[in-house]
Amino acid sequence: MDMLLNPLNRRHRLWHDIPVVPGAFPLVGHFPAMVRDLPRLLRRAERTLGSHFWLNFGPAGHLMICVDPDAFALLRHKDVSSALIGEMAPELLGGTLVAQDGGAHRQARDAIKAALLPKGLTQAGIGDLFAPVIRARVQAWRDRGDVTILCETGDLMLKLIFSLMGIPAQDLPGWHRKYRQLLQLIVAPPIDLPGLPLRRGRAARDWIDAQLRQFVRDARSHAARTGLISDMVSAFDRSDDELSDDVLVANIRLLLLGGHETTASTMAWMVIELARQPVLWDALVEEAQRVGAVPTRHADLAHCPVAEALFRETLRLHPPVTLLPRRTLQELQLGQRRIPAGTHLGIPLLHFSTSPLLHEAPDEFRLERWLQRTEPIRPVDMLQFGAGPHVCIGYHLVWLELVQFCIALALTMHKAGVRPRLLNDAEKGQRYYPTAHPSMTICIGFS
Ligand code: HEM
Repeated sequence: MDMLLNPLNRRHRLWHDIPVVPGAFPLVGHFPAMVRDLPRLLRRAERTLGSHFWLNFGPAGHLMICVDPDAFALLRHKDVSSALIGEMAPELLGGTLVAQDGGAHRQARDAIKAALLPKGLTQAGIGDLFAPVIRARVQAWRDRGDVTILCETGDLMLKLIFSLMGIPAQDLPGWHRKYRQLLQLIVAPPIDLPGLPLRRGRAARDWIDAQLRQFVRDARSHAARTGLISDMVSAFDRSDDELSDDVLVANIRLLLLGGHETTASTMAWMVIELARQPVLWDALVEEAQRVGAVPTRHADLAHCPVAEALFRETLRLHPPVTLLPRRTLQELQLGQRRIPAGTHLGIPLLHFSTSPLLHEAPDEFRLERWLQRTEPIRPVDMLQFGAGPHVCIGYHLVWLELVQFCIALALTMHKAGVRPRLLNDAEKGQRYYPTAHPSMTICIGFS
């Protein structure tokens, strides 16, 4: 099928001397084509217009995309700001650290990051907390025989994230409901009337924030709550400049959002790849049998190179975060061009992730890339997590939970004498924006 572009808008035009991709629709711009087939849209634009071009993000205006690898280096540039993220999604991300720069960003990030580093995760016993939840879920899949994979991984990830926050099991259904309503803020039209997504989403956000505020109070009064929140509250309270509870609450909500759909998509793709490539499954089963149990500490992950390679290669071919919005604060050089101050940029992580400049045979799924390498992982090898001051704060957590998941899946299914099988076409129905994921309808059988 051809891309969802407006056939009435074929005119080639320049804006600030840079070509605008034809085919935008009124109001929604290139969104339909970005959501349905961003990789093809980027490749076609590069082929026909060159390395720099504008995409129309509907109400958010135009963002300039540069597919020259120099654009990735901008993530570390001091004259490039993240504030545009908060302006594009004010209801969800306004006031959170992902949309801040400089001192304000550093202060909030410093207070949160320790809890999510290997030491903090191990001290809080996060691996021990997750292992039984993951095991129970894959055992249920084994008993059912087939599953709609993205629904299942989405649900499992929510459970893990809520348990990370120390939310008691009996409260989970209420949280699930409110969280789903919160997500409506991503697509809500700007009409604030009862019953419409904006009103419902805001109400859900207020509910979630009120609960988180209570968690923070409990943590301060040393109530029996476990989870990362206590560590974050103590770090916040120890920070040099006093940070308000509003900042803490907005950023805990950011952790819920940042760690859910991204990881659920990667987990679903892992199962799809294992189902369609029997040699991968055999290699994973061999490793799982050798280690014998689901790892629970970061130190154990070194014993699971196949699961780690699976995590890295799946992310490389299916990065969930596709474009990062930024704004230039000064005029600067980008590839062959000077870019004026105030330019809105979209840094195309998706494009770099499968670039032939960075990888041999970039479209092939090859575990050997990771298994045979001798040098340490460089920032460009994990570009799916961004780079520079905003590099993903959840990287070590994702690594732990995805390796735990792979090993639990292989042990459980192999013991039952079954393996994953793909029951429909994985190439259809993928989505690429706001985050990328496989089709909601893909089924995996275990037989
Ligand atoms: C496969 C899973 C994940 C991927 C691919 C991913 C990707 C990313 C990327 C690309 C960024 C950079 C954003 C930017 O520079 O504008 C980011 C930032 C962030 N991520 Fe993740 N993420 C994942 C999982 C998680 C998890 C599990 C958490 C937390 C529990 C998390 C929390 C965050 C936060 C808080 C930020 C903002 C950091 C900052 O602005 O300093 N992410 N992530």
